Amino acid sequence: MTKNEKHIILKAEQLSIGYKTKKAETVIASNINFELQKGQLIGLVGANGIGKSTLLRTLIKVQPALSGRVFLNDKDLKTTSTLELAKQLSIVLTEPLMSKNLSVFELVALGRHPYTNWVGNLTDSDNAIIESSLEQVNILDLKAKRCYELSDGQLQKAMIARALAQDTDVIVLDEPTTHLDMYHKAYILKLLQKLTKDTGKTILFSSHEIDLAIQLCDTMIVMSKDTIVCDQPCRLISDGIFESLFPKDLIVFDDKSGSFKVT
Ligand SMILES: Nc1ncnc2c1ncn2[C@@H]1O[C@H](COP(=O)(O)OP(=O)(O)OP(=O)(O)O)[C@@H](O)[C@H]1O
Repeated sequence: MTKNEKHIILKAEQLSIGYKTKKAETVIASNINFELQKGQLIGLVGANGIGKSTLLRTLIKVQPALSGRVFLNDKDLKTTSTLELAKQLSIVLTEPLMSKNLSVFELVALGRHPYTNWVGNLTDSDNAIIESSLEQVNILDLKAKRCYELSDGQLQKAMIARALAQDTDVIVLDEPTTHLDMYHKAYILKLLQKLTKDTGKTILFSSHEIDLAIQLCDTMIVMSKDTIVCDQPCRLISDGIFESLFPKDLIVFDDKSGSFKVT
């Protein structure tokens, strides 16, 4: 591969997302097409209820697409087995942990599951990967703590360490900055940016922190009622894409500062 050639790691082709029951089909968004490059930090933004979580769940095969296709490393997601998927893609969701009784080390060790034997024994190499994941997010000192003892910010770092321990090409996070203060929102997103640079992983996250995402992401996917656009933040600004995100009665996008202002 030459230096200028793109390595497309995740691709959506004529994707339609939504919910299907026996009686009806509700389309949340359709005509979704994008190509995400390896090693990039990608932010998915859009108003409440526009379909960000639905899109992420479709991309990680937690729910089926209504139509169209998703390719992970050139392979159709439909034909990718669960174990194969777990070795290529890790997920950080916002739902509370099933067992907060786990220690931070045990939580991060769960990331090694796709690789351990059926009893779940950790090898020396698994232990080294867990330690290094804890180190990468700066929480080695918390490894013996129980998850219920952690602050929201510390728990989010532990969840990211678990995803790192899973050692996948792609990490998908649904609203990783929820419940965090301004400093920790910036801290987590900056950490994700650093991880893409240090590890070459592709990190896709949804967020309401549009201003931060504009500053930190290589690429953004902007979901609005009629379109889904995927491009570099500076191009999205010059194309006026953020102006159409919200009704203009309360906030407007200031393209000079790259942020929203109250009118
Ligand atoms: N299980 C479900 N069955 C049917 N409709 C659903 C289901 N989950 C979500 N929806 C609907 O899909 C639409 C998109 O919801 P989704 O949660 O994907 O939006 P979102 O952009 O992630 O919102 P938010 O920013 O508020 O988290 C909403 O209209 C929602 O009511």
